[in-house]
Amino acid sequence: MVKVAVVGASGGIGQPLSLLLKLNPLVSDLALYDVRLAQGVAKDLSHISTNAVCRGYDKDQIGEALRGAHVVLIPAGVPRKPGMTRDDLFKINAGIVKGIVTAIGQYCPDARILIISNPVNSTVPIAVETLKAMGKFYPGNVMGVTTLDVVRAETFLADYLIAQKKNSISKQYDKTKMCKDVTVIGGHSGNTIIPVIKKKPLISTLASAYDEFVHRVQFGGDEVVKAKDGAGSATLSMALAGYRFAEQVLKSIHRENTAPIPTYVYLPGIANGVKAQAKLSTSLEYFSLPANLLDGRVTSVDDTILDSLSPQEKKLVERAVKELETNIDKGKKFVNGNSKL
Ligand SMILES: NC(=O)c1ccc[n+]([C@@H]2O[C@H](COP(=O)([O-])OP(=O)(O)OC[C@H]3O[C@@H](n4cnc5c(N)ncnc54)[C@H](O)[C@@H]3O)[C@@H](O)[C@H]2O)c1
Ligand SMILES: O=C(O)C[C@H](O)C(=O)O
Repeated sequence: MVKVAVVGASGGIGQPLSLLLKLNPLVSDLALYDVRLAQGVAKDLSHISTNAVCRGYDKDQIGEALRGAHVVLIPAGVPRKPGMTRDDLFKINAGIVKGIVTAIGQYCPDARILIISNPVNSTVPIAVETLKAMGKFYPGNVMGVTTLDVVRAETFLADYLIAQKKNSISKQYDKTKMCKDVTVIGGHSGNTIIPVIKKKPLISTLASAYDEFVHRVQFGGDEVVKAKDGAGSATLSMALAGYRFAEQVLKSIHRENTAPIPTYVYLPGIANGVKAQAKLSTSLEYFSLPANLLDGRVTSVDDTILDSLSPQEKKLVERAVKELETNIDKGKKFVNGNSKL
């Protein structure tokens, strides 16, 4: 019996994400919360003939929505418009995430918390600091969802490899199997997104397309924001990505073995987090690395990936660190004071 709550369930991500969760047999209760429309979305989904019981909760019912939840997904907040950075969303989304996480600390402090709201590089530190201040922080429970970067890296790598080979061996690059070839570490914005090619010879295969591939993974979000022309950012691919991550958490709660999956976590709280920091040559508290899950929580990260980086990938890590430091600091200060906002 697993209760999953989606906070921000009526939004562009929230609705398709809730639909996918309604289809998952590992979910027994699906609680949909939003400041608008959640009852309607829940009624709609409740007609689907799967066993998860789906209920909607109005603005003043967050406690009921969260009480007893084992997993909480947070896609609440405003999305970007063309010309904005994710950091521009901080002013509105920082307060939204802090408020939601405070309610989680109150009503379901043990829940695994999956944070989608941007800027993820800062909203995850906001969640952790909020829970710490409440005395309710359990390391490994708070996970920043960076899976969309992985999904994009898989898609774009296959596209570029197929183009390089001029379609002659395109079957070798089945997009659904690219997870063995590429993953993504770092953070979730522009230069902090670091695609890592697992099969290093593919970097030479990409040749001059390598830089273009990296750029598309780092700025894939901007492509969608531009194409949607003021109507928001990625929602459908994000719903799939958020579901892909949540599915691993659910399987892990059900004692199924799961492969390491990247997530942006608080490193000092994870078994080998300090070792990972040393390998990164930084004191960064947050970084996305492939994470091992146990009971749906991060227990350790795969720091060995940092031993195998190519010279190009090492440079990407170095470039990411400064921006991540600033983003993390901004999130921490928002909760602990000294914020200029
Ligand atoms: N992590 C990622 O990879 C990733 C990818 C895409 C989008 N995002 C982010 O996800 C967030 C949501 O994007 P979207 O396109 O679904 O936006 P949206 O505007 O379509 O939906 C957001 C929903 O959040 C709700 N909401 C606002 N304040 C709330 C609160 N206090 N409590 C509960 N619900 C609240 C709104 O009513 C709305 O239904 C944005 O911040 C966006 O930048 C992250
Ligand atoms: O680009 C955005 O603002 C949304 C999301 O972070 C994305 O990567 O698509």
